[in-house]
Amino acid sequence: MYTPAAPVPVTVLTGFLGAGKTTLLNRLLKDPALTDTAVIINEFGDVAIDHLLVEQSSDGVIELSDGCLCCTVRGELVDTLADLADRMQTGRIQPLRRVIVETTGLADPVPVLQSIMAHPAIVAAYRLDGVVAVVDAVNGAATLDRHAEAVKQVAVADRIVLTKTDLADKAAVAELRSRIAALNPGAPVLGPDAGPAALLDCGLYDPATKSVDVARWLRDEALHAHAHDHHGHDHHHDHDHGHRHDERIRTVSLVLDRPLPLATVENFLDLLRSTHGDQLLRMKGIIETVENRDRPLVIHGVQKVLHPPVRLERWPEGPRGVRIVMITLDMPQDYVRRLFDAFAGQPRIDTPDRAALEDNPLAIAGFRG
Ligand SMILES: Nc1nc2c(ncn2[C@@H]2O[C@H](COP(=O)(O)OP(=O)(O)OP(=O)(O)O)[C@@H](O)[C@H]2O)c(=O)[nH]1
Repeated sequence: MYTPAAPVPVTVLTGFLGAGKTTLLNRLLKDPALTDTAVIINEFGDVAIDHLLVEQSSDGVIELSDGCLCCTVRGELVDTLADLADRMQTGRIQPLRRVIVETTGLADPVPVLQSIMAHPAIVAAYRLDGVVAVVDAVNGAATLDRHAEAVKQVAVADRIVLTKTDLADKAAVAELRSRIAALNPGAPVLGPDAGPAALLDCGLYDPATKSVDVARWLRDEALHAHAHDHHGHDHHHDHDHGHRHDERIRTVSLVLDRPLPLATVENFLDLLRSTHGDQLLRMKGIIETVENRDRPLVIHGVQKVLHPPVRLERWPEGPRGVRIVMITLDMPQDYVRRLFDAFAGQPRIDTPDRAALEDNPLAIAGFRG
């Protein structure tokens, strides 16, 4: 195992679905302080999109493809970090100044921290520098009410970045700040413009300075890891994940290998939002539209909010067409896929055709901008 003169600092970037992690990362990566930084992205869902949205040369972005939140991700993360250390040692890559691990929005960050702090293959070459948790000022309070993972993300953080304060009510922001302070009194709460100086170099991660609960989670995690080793499971077995996955949450990946008319996309999203907005935790997509095939449309939705879509200047490498990932809560199984199929003109036998579904007078603000 490669042991550099000084272990490479690892920053874990966490935060609930759509909170603004990738946006923050893109801004940070433009700063000279982040040259020679490797970015590891943990994807949720089986269609890779996140890495396309990180505006860095693809060389520096490593994607962990499987969104299993428990042992698979941990195994892959460890393998990836060990492989990077090996490549530094053999001179195949320049020494890294830093690694940033962006967790999926649904992830309980504790297993990730546990791996970085405790895995023998990792501790020699890396040190956990800190955990940055992004909290969305619009949805943050509701998210903390509903999702234990979000509470953990805030509780384990060294720095908290409050995003979307431009969209939120001042009183609600103040209330959210005090809630965050109660969960994690030690972590500074910064605004969406926080730079590398404020966010990085937090010092060696020390669970002892966190709340009592955090120390307990980390201890529980050590027991969990031990139990796995003891039983000799591999990373792809199908054991009971119920303690970690929320069974009510599903990922739906929609893929089409041809462009769609903008109006079709708009009507599909609008109908979905107006009928099942509450159940739509997160939506993200890159779309080839008939009207402008060279400039992909990127859509982001977070709970009820659909952000004004943006057009990228050009396509990233890889296939075109339509790729949308949705993370849903309590959504009837297959509903989203059937609706999409109907709009995309490939209805199943018992699905109404698109003409009927498109009879929808609502319009999404900013969609045609
Ligand atoms: N108005 C406003 N929008 C923001 C801010 N930060 C992020 N957004 C928008 O929020 C949406 C989601 O941002 P992302 O950076 O993709 O969020 P994420 O946390 O990486 O999302 P996941 O990877 O799905 O968990 C995008 O449309 C961003 O442009 C902010 O401070 N203000």
